[in-house]
Amino acid sequence: MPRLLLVSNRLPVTVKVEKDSVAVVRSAGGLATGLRRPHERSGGQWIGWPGDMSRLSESQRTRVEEQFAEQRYVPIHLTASEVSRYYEGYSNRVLWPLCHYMLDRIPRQDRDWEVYRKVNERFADLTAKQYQPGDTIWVHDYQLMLVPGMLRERLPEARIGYFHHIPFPSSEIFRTLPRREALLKGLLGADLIGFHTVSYVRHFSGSLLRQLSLDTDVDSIMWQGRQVRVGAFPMGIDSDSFDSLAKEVSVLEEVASLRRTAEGQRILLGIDRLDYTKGIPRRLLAVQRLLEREPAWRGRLRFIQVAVPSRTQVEAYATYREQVNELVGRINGQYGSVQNVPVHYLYRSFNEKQLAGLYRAADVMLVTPVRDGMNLVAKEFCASRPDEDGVLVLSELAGAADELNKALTVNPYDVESTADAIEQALEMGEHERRERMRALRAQVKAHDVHWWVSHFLGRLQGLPSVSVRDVKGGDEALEVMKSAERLSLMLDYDGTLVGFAPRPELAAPDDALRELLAKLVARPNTTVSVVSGRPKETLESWFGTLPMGLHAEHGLWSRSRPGDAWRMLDGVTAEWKDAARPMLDEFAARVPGSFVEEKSASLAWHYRQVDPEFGALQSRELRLKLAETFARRPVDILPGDKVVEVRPHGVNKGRVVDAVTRQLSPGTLVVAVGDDRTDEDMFAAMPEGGLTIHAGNKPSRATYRVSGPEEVRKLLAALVET
Ligand SMILES: O=P(O)(O)OC[C@H]1O[C@H](O[C@H]2O[C@H](CO)[C@@H](O)[C@H](O)[C@H]2O)[C@H](O)[C@@H](O)[C@@H]1O
Ligand SMILES: O=c1ccn([C@@H]2O[C@H](COP(=O)(O)OP(=O)(O)O)[C@@H](O)[C@H]2O)c(=O)[nH]1
Ligand SMILES: [Mg+2]
Repeated sequence: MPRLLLVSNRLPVTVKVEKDSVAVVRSAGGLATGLRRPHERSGGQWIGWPGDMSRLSESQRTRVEEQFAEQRYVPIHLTASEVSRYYEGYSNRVLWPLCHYMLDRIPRQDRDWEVYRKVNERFADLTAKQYQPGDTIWVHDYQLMLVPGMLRERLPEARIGYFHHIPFPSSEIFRTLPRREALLKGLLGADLIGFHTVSYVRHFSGSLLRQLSLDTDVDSIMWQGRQVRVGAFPMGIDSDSFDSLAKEVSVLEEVASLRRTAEGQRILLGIDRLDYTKGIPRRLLAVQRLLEREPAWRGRLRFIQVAVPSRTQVEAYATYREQVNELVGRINGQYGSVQNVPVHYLYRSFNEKQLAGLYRAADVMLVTPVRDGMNLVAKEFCASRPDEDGVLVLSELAGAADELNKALTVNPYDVESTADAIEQALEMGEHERRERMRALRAQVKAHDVHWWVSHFLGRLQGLPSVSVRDVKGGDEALEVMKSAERLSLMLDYDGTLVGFAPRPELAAPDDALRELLAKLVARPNTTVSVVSGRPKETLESWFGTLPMGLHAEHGLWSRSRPGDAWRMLDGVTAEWKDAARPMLDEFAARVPGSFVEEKSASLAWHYRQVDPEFGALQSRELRLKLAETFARRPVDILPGDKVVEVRPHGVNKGRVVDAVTRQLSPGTLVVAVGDDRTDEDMFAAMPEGGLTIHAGNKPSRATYRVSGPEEVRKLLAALVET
């Protein structure tokens, strides 16, 4: 097993100072439990924040640090201001509400970003310092979204995983964040990015497309010459441990005592951190509504709500607490009696054993967050029911709902139907309860936290190793080109020599490009060809006077020198065009912002100005339709950069390579530069020893990669300088 470097905001232990004594307390919770064993077995390090150690005496600190070293914990100490700005500020005032769809809660001023970035940098530095070749790094959660990217800069060949424990919101939400690009790029430093559900994966891919124009191919994204994988890895709990706790004699005694005090009543249970995502007020309202509309239940329900104090320094949590207090008071005031109150509200935390007792005593468990990445409480409840009884009412907006489909699912915003579901749960017959609970338990047991860890790490460690050496950059290409005796350059136009513009006619060459090309053709022993999908009229008007080869419509038309006539490839038919045009026109009419470009023997449907996610969807649809309709016709359908091209079969840029190289003297280095799918034909047709450069971030067979037109121009400029 490779060494694991675990990186999380908190270490799995916290230093607690009470008067004169210091305790290092093990954190409960799924993450700490699940990762403890792999951490021990792999002999690696765990990097994280141990809590505030500033009040420790010299000798106390030494002792604690010795303990850490023994357990291979690497503490990262945060100052009070870092805690308030990195943790409470950016992480919990910005990213937390954002990922939970609560834009109103985000402060208007973006004050804490810089500190968030700096603390992320400290985590990355410390991790890089611990790193040994062959290690696997696993970074956790939204407090550290920049760390994978920062690590990639420091350790280009490391194997890096990242897991996002909270929801990843729809791209419509994520786009509102001023730092959206930086955060996405931060995550893309990883080799594998994990989420709890497929919806979060989809949302993340949507944001990559919208914000960075990156396409996700099933589960992989090309980024800076590397393949980044994404996937859904629903987190589990230590189900065996809850199962055995729930069978312990002392726990069963506690259960019996709880039930005795609730004699004649049914127990409803809620267990949450006191967090505005947990839907506690609406849950209380649902219970209230049930009591209001069904007088028969009055006096017969005991709703135990545990609310664990959390993030108390963040104002929104204090306000929320008030709101919950008030509601509890109102309901108890209205439906309580001298003997009894319906809501037993406990603002404190319990240990796992106590929780197991509560879970096992409950008739109905209410897990109704208004958003939740996963929600482990729902799973712990099931694991704690070896008696196969108890009903789970579960919000459909919790990640857990994807797996726990035998729960009674509710829309937590719909108070009335939540009340219905509670009633249904209370009235459910024993047989149905048992059947549902059995299925829920099987699911929770089969996908426990150990499964989760090995599933994620198995995927990460099974990926082909990142051999960054295979991906060479512009500087390396330049060296090879400079040392060649003779050069033949084949240059694509859009996306390669110039960046994309909203419409084709707006991407005309600028003066700098003209100058550069003029110098290039004047370079000794150098020939240049522009190989483009553009119509010949366009190329002629832009470059007609330059002594270079021009190849239009992917090589259908060619012209060698200024003044030469344009020649068309033989045997090409475009009689299918009349049948294809109405289909493209229909899409242009239906998808606002898109349009059709007509060339002599091809058609292109452009969607650069369309909403990126909708555009991608419609382009797939169009390609499918075209493929179906023209299955037996001599037509190729090509996805380009925000364009679907329909062109005659047999015409492709590879043929230009053949034609050009046939005329070269031996020993000429052939170089092809391009950015999209149509340029891959050029790369595939290269003669032996040819040099291929991809401009951009798409999957490519090219040996060299540069980021885009700007770098292409820099490379060509360097070539003429020598
Ligand atoms: O082979 P290329 O030289 O790269 O040409 C490919 C297509 O380029 C043009 O469209 C692209 O560039 C436009 C201007 O920036 C942009 O508006 C459009 O979204 C891009 O797809 C051209 O219009 C097509 O005919 C070419 O096939
Ligand atoms: O008094 C409590 C209440 C909850 N928990 C634990 O806190 C975790 C809550 O995880 P969940 O995914 O439900 O919500 P989160 O707090 O991560 O949003 C669960 O493992 C609970 O067992 C706890 O240790 N003591
Ligand atoms: Mg191009």
